[in-house]
This record gives sequence, C-alpha cells and structure tokens, in this order.
Amino acid sequence: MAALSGLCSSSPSLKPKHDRVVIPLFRKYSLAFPTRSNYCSKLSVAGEVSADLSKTNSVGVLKKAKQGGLEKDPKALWRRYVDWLYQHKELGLYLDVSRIGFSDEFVAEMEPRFQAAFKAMEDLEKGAIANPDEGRMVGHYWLRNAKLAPKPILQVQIEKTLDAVCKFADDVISGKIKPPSSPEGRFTQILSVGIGGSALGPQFVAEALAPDNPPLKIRFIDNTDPDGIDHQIAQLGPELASTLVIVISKSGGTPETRNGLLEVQKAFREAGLDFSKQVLISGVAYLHFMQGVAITQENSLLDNTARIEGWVARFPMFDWGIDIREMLVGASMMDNATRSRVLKDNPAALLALCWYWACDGVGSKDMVILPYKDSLLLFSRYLQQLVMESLGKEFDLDGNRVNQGISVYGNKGSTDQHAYIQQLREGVHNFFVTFIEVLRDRPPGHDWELEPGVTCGDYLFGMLQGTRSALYANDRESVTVTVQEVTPRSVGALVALYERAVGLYASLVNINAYHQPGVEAGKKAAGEVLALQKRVLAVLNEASCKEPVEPLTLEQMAERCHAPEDIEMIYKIIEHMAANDRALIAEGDCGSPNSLKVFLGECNLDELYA
Ligand SMILES: O=P(O)(O)OC[C@H]1O[C@](O)(CO)[C@@H](O)[C@@H]1O
Repeated sequence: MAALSGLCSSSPSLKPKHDRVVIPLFRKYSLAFPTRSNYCSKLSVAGEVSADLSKTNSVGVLKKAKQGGLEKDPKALWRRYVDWLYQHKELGLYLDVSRIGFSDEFVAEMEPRFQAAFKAMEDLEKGAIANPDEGRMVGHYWLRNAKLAPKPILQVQIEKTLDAVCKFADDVISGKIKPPSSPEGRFTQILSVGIGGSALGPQFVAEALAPDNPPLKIRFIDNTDPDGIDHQIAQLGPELASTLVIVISKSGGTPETRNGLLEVQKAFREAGLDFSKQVLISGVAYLHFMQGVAITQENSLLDNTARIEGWVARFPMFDWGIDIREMLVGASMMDNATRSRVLKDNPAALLALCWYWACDGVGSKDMVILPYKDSLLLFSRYLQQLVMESLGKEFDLDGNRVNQGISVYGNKGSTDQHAYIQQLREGVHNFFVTFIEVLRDRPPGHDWELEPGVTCGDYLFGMLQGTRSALYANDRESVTVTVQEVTPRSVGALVALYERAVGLYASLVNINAYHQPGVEAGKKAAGEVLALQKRVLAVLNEASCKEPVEPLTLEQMAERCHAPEDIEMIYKIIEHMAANDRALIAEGDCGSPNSLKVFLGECNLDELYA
C-alpha cells in the first residue's frame, strides 16, 4: 500500500539462481531545611518574573547550594519528610521529595522561574502556540477536560470522539461489531500497530490495567523488525480471522508503522482473509481488505488511506475495554492539582524542582524509574520516551545550543535489586531514583502470610524501603511517588503528573518540549540509506543482466552509484542484502570488504529498461 509516505518501496524480487558463497557529587549539600511557614513567606515575596532570570542557567546557584551533605540526622530527616510530603487526598497519591537534597536557598532562587513556567503552562492551556517551530497549539490537557479547549468546536470534537470511541469499544466487546469473516463470532484479539508514543502509551496502559482475562487480548507491532512482526502474527494463528487491527499514528506517515501495516495486510491476504466484499458495518459501506481501525490525525496519509479503503473506524484515540473515562478523570484531577502556582502544593512542580536540583538543570544525572509493581513495568519505558523525546533538545527557545535532556531508564523492583542496584548503591554516582510505590498488594481478601506476620507483599515493601534507605545512606538521592492501587484513575493521574512535570521543566530550561527535530534527522538519514540501496540495486542489476554476469567490487559499485564517499554504507547494504539472499557474493567474504565481488541472482530487464 503506497498511500502512506515511506522511506522505501518494496525491493525487486531477487531470487538467487546461482549458488552463492557467503561467508559467511556527590557533593556535600548544605541543608537549611525550610519550614512550611518560612517557605510560604518566601513565596509570598516572590514578585513578578524576570524574563532574564527564566533564561539564565542557575548552575552557579546550584553549586553554591550544593555544598554540604545530605541530611542524615533521623529527626531532622523526619521533619523534612513531614514538611515536604505532598498528598492528593482524593487520588490517594503521595509525593515524597525529602530524599532530594535541595536547600531552601535553592527553592527561593527557583521561585521566579517556576512562576514563569506556571504562566507559560497557563498560556499553553489557553491555546497559545506552545510549539513555535511547528506553529502548533498543544492540546492534550483539553482531552481530559474538553471544557478547557479554547474553541467550542474543539470541545465538541473531543467530546464526540470520546463518545464514539466508548461506543465502538462497547460494540466490539459485546459482539455487535463482528469480524467480517465470522458473522457469528466476536473479535478476540487486538493487534496494535504503532511506534514511539503511539505504542508505549497503549502498551503501558494495557500492561497496567488490562484484566487477567480481557475480552480481547492485545499484541503490539512497534517496530519494523520482520522477525518480530512474524512472531506476533504467528502467535495469533487462526485467531487472525478474529483480530481487530488498530493502526495508531498521529502523523499518519511514520515508516515503521506503515511497514507494520503492510506486513499485517499481507498476512491477512495470505490467510485468505480478503474482506473486500464486506459491506455495511455500522451503516457505512466498507470495501476494506482488513479489519482495521485507524487512530490518527484527520487528513493524514493514514487517515486518507483508512477513508478510501473503508476501514472499520477512524479515531484520534482508542480503547479496548479499559475504563478510559476513569483514566481521564484521574488525569484531569491531577491537571487541576498541577495548576497550582504554589510550588509546594503542586506535585509536578515539585518533581521538576527535584529534577533540576538532581541534574543541575543540565541533565547531569540519569533518572532511574523503579516501580515496585509488575503491572507498572512499562512505566519506565513510557517515561523514557516522554522525558527524553520532550527534553532532549540541541537548542533552547532563543536558539542557543544547550544540548538539554535527562536520561531515563528503569525496569521494576525488586527484580532490579538483582541487576543494576549494586551499581546504583556503590558504583558511579550519575543518577537519582524515582520509586513508584503501590500500597495495595492484592485485592482485599486474597492475602496470606507466607511466614508468621509477613506476606509476599511485605517483602516487596521491605525491598523498596530497604533500597531507598540503603541508597540514601550512600548519598544517592530519590523521589518516591505512592499510589494506593493501580487503577485507571491512578494511572491517568501518573501520566498527567509526569506530562505536566516535563512541561514545567521544559520551561525552566527554556526549551520546546513539543517537537522532535532530532528524530527527523534520523528518519531523513534512513531515507538516504534506502535511496542509496535502490541505486546499488540498479547498478548491480545492470551488471547482472550482462552476459556473462559481471560481479562488482565495492569500489566499482560506489563509483557507478556516483557515491565514492558512501563506500562503507554500500558495504553495509551488501552485507545486509547478502544475509537475506538478495545479493550474491561471487568472491570473498564480508569479513574482508575489499575482497568482495557481488552480483544479483536475477536480472530484472524491466527495471533495466525502465
Ligand atoms: O504517531 P506517529 O506520528 O506515527 O509518531 C510515532 C512517534 O514518532 C515520533 O514522532 C518521533 O519519534 C514520536 O513523537 C511519536 O511518538
């Protein structure tokens, strides 16, 4: 399907006809702990924000503030814990920043910057162009409270879409919408095709919230790795016929997603699941060849494809039985809390403050995310994408080269206790930790004591608390986010908390969090590689159509491609094609690039004379 823009089109058929020969600081921080009252008095004297201040790197401030050491006196530490503990009563969420060593001097210095960040966030929510490069508004906060949308039409669109998504999900689950090939049956599987945020969000939510036996199981194709795609499709087996394919791409033009879609369509064709004659589902004529739902921006390439081919549905979002309204309620409640202009009452601002302190405002430390709950395993990967794609920027908003960002990694506790926590405790001190704690171990009534007085969950709790203490004892800082349970509401709140923290932090360091120019560079370079591959193929084809066939050296190929500077890339292309039986090696082996002589197994005259 060529409707989606792509880096590559399908390669010519290259069936080999000859035998081939392939050879194969810690710094001692001084802490003058602010009390609630002296802190508030500082806030109240903070005046209007100085534009200059908001753009100044405050590493000088940090250096000054970071003399001395982390508080170790248990009584003082307890006071700090109590004084700084943030609680969102209704959400049952706590944020403990006491194990980050910021001083009140630092907080006071940061106050004007935070006021500027709050103002920028308010403007963003009112529809300001928060993504200046792309001239776009940033509307994700409206999605959980459509009344905030700056235009009534947007509000209506958001509400209608949400209703349509919920109705569609209900209809799929209840069997009202059926797989075209089995009118009596139901959809049993979802195959979600997307990459980056368009995969990690649904993956994280599915892992966190899907019930043990969901009405539809979900699988993901989130890469252009053929083996990985084949594996997902193979695991569907005969259930491919009852698989609902959801293609998610905001831009509708991401090559990996396009490739996943093409591969899935092929699998449907090969299984004889050609639905081109299916008509009328939900009152609309469908002339589609797959059970597809597109989730994309209106009028994107994917959207147009879905419209032309008459897919089952097209949404700017999706659901598979999880209570998304509850997630949105949780997110909206957190959005309300993170609109506070009082730093201490704003959990996202507290997080941003901790990040700034721990990373010196320049990403000098990594953020290690440790959820002590298996179902939150993917939270670290989700945050890795959110934080690193949003904050990892070469230039600030004024065009200065800043190379900003914070590296994020993590997996889950206590599993990681047996992996990298050894290094965290004793090795290179280049990180701070975020513990995610879930208080409820099991649903009520299911717990038991595996030794007197102690449950399995107590062990997990002990591991978290023990690791936090052991790290702090060795001057390793940490933040702890605590929720009561993993529910749609708390997951929505966590997502919203981090989204807002990233937005605020981006303001603190004066960068655009809402574009990804660096990713575009990689995509462009990948496009160039594939364009070169096509030239290599054309050159090889010409030589392979000669009688006798003329195997070419790498130098000859580079010269005929008019790309002598790309000889290494040509070598990599040949190596890859040879490994996949699409180029044949007449002489030499890939371990000695200069010895190689290559030709194609098949001469394609059509292409030669095209
Ligand atoms: O949803 P899309 O447009 O297919 O993009 C997929 C991913 O690619 C990026 O645009 C760049 O990596 C991400 O921001 C996004 O999550």
